Amino acid sequence: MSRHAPSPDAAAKDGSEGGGPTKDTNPPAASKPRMTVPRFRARKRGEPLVCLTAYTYPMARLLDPLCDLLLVGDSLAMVVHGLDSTVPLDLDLLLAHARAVRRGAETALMVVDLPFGSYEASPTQAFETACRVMKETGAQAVKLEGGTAQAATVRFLVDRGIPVMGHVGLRPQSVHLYGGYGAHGRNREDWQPIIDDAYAVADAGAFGVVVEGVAEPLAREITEALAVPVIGIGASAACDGQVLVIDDMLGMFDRAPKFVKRYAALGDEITRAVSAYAEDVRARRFPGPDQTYGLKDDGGRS
Ligand SMILES: Nc1nc(=O)c2c([nH]1)NC[C@@H]1CN(c3ccc(C(=O)N[C@@H](CCC(=O)O)C(=O)O)cc3)CN21
Ligand SMILES: CC(C)C(=O)C(=O)O
Ligand SMILES: [Mg+2]
Repeated sequence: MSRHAPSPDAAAKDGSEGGGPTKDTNPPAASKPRMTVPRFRARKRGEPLVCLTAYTYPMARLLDPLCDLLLVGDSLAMVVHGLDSTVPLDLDLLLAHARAVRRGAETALMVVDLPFGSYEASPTQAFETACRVMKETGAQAVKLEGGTAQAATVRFLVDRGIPVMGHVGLRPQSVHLYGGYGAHGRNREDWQPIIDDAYAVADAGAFGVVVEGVAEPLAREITEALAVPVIGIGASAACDGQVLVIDDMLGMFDRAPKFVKRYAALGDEITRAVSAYAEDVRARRFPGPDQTYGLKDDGGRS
C-alpha cells in the first residue's frame, strides 16, 4: 500500500532531520491522486471538502488518506504547546512541526498558517515568511488571517507563485482586540465587514477562505457569493467544506470550542490505558513472561 511507501523528506535545512533530497511533491497514491490547489478550487459547490489540522508525523500519516487538506494550524500553540492563545507562536517552532507533517502528508493538500507577527507589517514581510514556509517545509500553500486589510498581501504572494488561503470571521490572532473567542455576525448589522473581508481575499487571488465562528445565514451568504471554496469552522454546514482541530474532535484537548463535535474520547482512553499500566507496574504484573528476555539456551524464552 502507498501508506508504507518510503516517505520522502521535505527540504530540511539541517541534516539532523534525515536530510534527503529536496522534493516538493510525494508520489501520488494509487487510490487517491494528490490534492493540488487547482483540484481543491474545482471542488467549489462539489463534494464537501474534508479538512483537519495536523501537527505531527504520525498524525499526518493517519489523516492523510482520509482528508482533502491538512492544515498545520497555529492552534498548535494552544493544543500542543499549552499556550493561552496563538499569539506567541514562534515561526521556527511551526516550521519544525510542518516539516514533520510533510513527511506524513502524501496525498492531502498541505497548508501552513502564518503566525501572528510574521506577515502583517507588509507584503514583503509576508513574502519572506511564506518563502521560508514553502522552501523549508514542502507545504503547497499558506493561510493567513485577515480580509480587506491583508488583500494587498494576498495578491502580492499569489502574483509571486505562493497559493494563499484567507481566514475571516473569528480571527484567533486578534483575540486581544475582541476580548475573547465569541461568535461573529450574529446580528445582521455586523455582517458587511465580514462579507467585505471574504470578497477582498477571494478577489485578491486566494484559492479558498476559512470562515470561522459565524452565524449560519452569514456563512451561507459568503459561500454562495464566493467563487472559491469556503471552509467552515463553527460556521454551519452551508460551507463547501469543514475543518476542525484534530485534538478537539478526538477528545484530546480539554478547552475545545463549543462548536466542536467529539468523535472519540481519546483523552479518556489514554487515562484508562496508563492507569492499567500503572497498576500492573505496582503489582509487578508488567513486564510478564511474554515481555521478558531469558537466556538463549533457556528453551521457551526468547
Ligand atoms: N483547540 C483549539 N481549537 C480551535 O478550534 C482553536 C484553537 N484551539 N485555537 C485557536 C482558535 C481559538 N478558537 C476558539 C476557541 C474557543 C472558542 C469558544 O469557546 N467560544 C465560546 C465563546 C467564548 C468567548 O466568548 O470568549 C462560544 O461559546 O462560542 C471558539 C473558538 C478556535 N481555534
Ligand atoms: C482551525 C483552523 C482554521 C486554524 O486556523 C488553526 O488550527 O490554527
Ligand atoms: Mg490558525
